[in-house]
Amino acid sequence: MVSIDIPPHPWWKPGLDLHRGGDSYAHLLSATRGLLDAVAGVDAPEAVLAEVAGEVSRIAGRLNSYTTSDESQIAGTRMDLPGRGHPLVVPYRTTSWTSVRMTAEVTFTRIHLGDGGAVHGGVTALLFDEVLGRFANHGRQPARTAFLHVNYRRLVPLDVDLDILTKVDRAEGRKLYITAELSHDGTVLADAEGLFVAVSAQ
Ligand SMILES: CCCCCCCC(=O)SCCNC(=O)CCNC(=O)[C@H](O)C(C)(C)COP(=O)(O)OP(=O)(O)OC[C@H]1O[C@@H](n2cnc3c(N)ncnc32)[C@H](O)[C@@H]1OP(=O)(O)O
Repeated sequence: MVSIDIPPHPWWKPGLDLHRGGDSYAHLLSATRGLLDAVAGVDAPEAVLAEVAGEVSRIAGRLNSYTTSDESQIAGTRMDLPGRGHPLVVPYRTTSWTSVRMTAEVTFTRIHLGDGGAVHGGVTALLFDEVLGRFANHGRQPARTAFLHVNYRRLVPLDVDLDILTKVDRAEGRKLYITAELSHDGTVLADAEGLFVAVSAQ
């Protein structure tokens, strides 16, 4: 993985430690993603499922005793981890970043499967909103998605390294239009255009 210096999201308070949880949080996130893939693909005897369900509930209960406010949670703040270290965010890995262009890689896994061996269309849209939204908020006034248009050109495969190219298309006052392409070996699988409207920091 390429390691690059990515500035934090402007909404985050100065001084917020972006490496909270250390390697242990990275391992927890990786194990959690592994668990989701395992659940998505499982066909085990009921007794096994019951036993595992008990273990998972026990583990969730242990973490729940440490639940904090959304401003203080670790998830989403770990810019060094795939998908900002958030278990819901598709685990893309940023590879280059300027103020007008960003490249990233992503590998979808079993949890992202929709139908026909391909990635669920909503997951592709989630990836685009995340990548465009994060780019829209980098070094700029905080902005929210006003619209997101996704073109699904080809089925998106699992377990294959894919490329993401994101570019600022144009700015009109508070409005920022950003485009992105998801491709494999130069073939565009899906592309998107988003409008992001700058709002006051909250
Ligand atoms: C760390 C990375 C985090 C990643 C975050 C990812 C981003 C997200 O997912 S944000 C969550 C999803 N988005 C939302 O919940 C947004 C909900 N909507 C809103 O908050 C508001 O409607 C918001 C902010 C988009 C616009 O509101 P507001 O600031 O009042 O804009 P408003 O004054 O109505 O319009 C401003 C301009 O945008 C245009 N505009 C607004 N919405 C749209 C739209 N859907 N389509 C086209 N144009 C629009 C208006 O026409 C206007 O244009 P102009 O200046 O030329 O007249």
